[in-house]
Amino acid sequence: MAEIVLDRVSRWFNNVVAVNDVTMRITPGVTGLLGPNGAGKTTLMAMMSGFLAPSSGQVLLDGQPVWRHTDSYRSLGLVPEREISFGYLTGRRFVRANAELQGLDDPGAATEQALARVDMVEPADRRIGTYSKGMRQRVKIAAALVHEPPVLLLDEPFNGVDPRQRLQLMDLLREMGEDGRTILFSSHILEEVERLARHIEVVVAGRHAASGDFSAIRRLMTDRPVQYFLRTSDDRALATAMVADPSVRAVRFSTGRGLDVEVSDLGTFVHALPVWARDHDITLLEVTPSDESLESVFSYLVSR
Ligand SMILES: Nc1ncnc2c1ncn2[C@@H]1O[C@H](COP(=O)(O)OP(=O)(O)OP(=O)(O)O)[C@@H](O)[C@H]1O
Repeated sequence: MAEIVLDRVSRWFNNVVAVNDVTMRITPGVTGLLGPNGAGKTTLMAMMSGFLAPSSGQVLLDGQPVWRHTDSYRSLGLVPEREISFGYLTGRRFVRANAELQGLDDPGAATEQALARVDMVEPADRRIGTYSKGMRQRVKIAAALVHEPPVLLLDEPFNGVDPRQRLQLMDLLREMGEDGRTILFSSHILEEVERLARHIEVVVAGRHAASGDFSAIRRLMTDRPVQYFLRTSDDRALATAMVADPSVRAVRFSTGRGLDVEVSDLGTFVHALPVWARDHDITLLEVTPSDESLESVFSYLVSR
């Protein structure tokens, strides 16, 4: 059972702060590292896998610093986001090269085992350049798993993978998590993380913004103020009814027609809205959340 601890880790590149004072603990099972593009996920993973030194703070694997501690490479597997540049190699050759680099006693047997684990035995003698995106991802996972590391780090593993292969990959990662491995995968898609991760760490603009299981993260996101656009048969009458209620923070007449409403208590608002409409004989023509983007959720988490 392996555990990664980040202790006040920062990393800057000249004047760009990519990771800012992050403290977190990654334990066995599947953890999702969620954050928008540019949040620092790749930089965090590069530091966790020993490819990049923290500018300050420490990354520890089972109590040992990862940086310049070559033994830790035996316990880590990294599946990077970038594509394999050796498209001319067969899948089998690529995985075997990794087995040899790890100095395994029987690289041939380890290669076959890793290929079987990701269900890539049959196409293993084809060149990687001929593989689909999902197959390339699986071969990268086989290469990262060939030395049976207890920790597997995957950077955006589902990007560009078709839905069927995505489900297969999710099943594979879930199984590995249930086997007691420490699996961390990054994503900028909340639904992806919700489906797979037992635990979620959220990073935004280099900072650690939230941590918890998916219902805790969902709750943080639904408790925030939300914006709605409403179109009704009588905007002015509805606006009057709404501003009197504490669940509504602000109402603005939209340019053209309609109302922009800032709601501070969504639970109360969704129940009250149809009642106001009925009591004032107003027809609701459109009710649309206008800031459901993940970006707005993230900026809320950071500004708390
Ligand atoms: N080698 C580098 N030199 C300069 N700036 C860098 C370098 N690597 C990362 N950055 C910057 O650090 C910030 C975090 O980048 P990072 O790639 O870690 O984010 P990310 O969350 O993985 O995003 P994405 O999903 O888009 O890759 C960005 O502003 C990026 O431009």
